[in-house]
Amino acid sequence: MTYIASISAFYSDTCIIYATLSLSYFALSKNVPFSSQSELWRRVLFGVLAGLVVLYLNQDRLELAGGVYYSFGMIPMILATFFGGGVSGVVCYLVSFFFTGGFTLDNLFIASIILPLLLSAVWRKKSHGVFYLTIGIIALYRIAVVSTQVKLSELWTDILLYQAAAALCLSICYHALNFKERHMHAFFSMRNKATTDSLTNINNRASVDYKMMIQHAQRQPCGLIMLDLDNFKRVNDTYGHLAGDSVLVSLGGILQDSVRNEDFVGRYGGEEFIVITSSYDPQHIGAVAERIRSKVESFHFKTDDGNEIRMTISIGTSLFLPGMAVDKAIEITDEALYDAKHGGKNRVVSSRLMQLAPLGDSFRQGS
Ligand SMILES: Nc1nc2c(ncn2[C@@H]2O[C@H](COP(=O)(O)OP(=O)(O)OP(=O)(O)O)[C@@H](O)[C@H]2O)c(=O)[nH]1
Repeated sequence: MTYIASISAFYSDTCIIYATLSLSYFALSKNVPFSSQSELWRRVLFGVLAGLVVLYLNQDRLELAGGVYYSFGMIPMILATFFGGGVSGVVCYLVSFFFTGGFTLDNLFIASIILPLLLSAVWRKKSHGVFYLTIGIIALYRIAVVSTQVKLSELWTDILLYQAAAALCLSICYHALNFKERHMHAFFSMRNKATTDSLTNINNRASVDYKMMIQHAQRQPCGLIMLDLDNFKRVNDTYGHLAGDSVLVSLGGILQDSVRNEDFVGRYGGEEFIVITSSYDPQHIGAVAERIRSKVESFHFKTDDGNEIRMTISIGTSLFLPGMAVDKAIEITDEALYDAKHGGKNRVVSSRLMQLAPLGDSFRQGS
């Protein structure tokens, strides 16, 4: 009677649960690790995928008494709740509910287990202690309910074996997913540190170089805007280095607010910044540069000690066209910035390359 007596069923069920949830967790972790805070659609999708695993596991379920089953189906529901939060848990349960006959005795019994998990928001206090307490209570509750339906004395080996196997499977999957979660967090945090400027929280120089390398490899034209604060040394000398730092942080925010989502903002070094626009239309690039210049000019930079500083910025604009060397494209943009500085500062100067913008399309068509 005990399907679980078969080691291969236990092994394959554990593998299916872990493989599905682990792959889903990995695929749903884009830029930030998947969690109960992720976008709603990600949590719903995690719940749906966990629900499909429940349906698969139900093939092996074991009927103990009229309408009460034992199966590994609870395991993905518990894991979905622990790793994706309440929404994933509810969705997982609903998928199973709708595809296994709705208000059946078994589904109501499962609801009585899942509901306390949801009400206690178990995913918020996720720890090994909470996890083992949860599965301990669930196991005792199941045995108590089942004992009202069947003669425990006849089936106790089956029930104990099942409970032990389910707890083992749940523990293996929980620890494996936990391990993955920890590594994902470490990976994203290291990637963030490696690509983000620690002061301004925008892309750092390494990210700028990488972005340009990608543009080059994909033969993708783009607009380049090089920006340098005017007389920044004076801010440091007058108000101190910390005040200078807070000006740089505010400038990072202004740049980010002035561009489209698909554009790229980075700190090129010191008080020099770069914007890489996906559009290589000179008019668009000029408008973005002018918008930034005028925002900086009218912005009231505030320091921690309450000083208000007014700044201006000089800007050079140019293009990256497919086939160009990245260094050359940056050098030409820098020359335009140099001209803006030497032309009196607080201005936008375009490089001579801007006239070649129409070539962007033909280069791409030829690529
Ligand atoms: N507070 C602060 N200052 C920095 C940072 N990085 C570079 N600087 C300072 O930026 C200043 C740049 O000075 P300069 O190259 O003479 O430029 P400037 O004073 O802006 O003059 P122009 O560019 O000609 O307008 C130097 O004083 C650097 O110490 C930083 O991360 N924080």
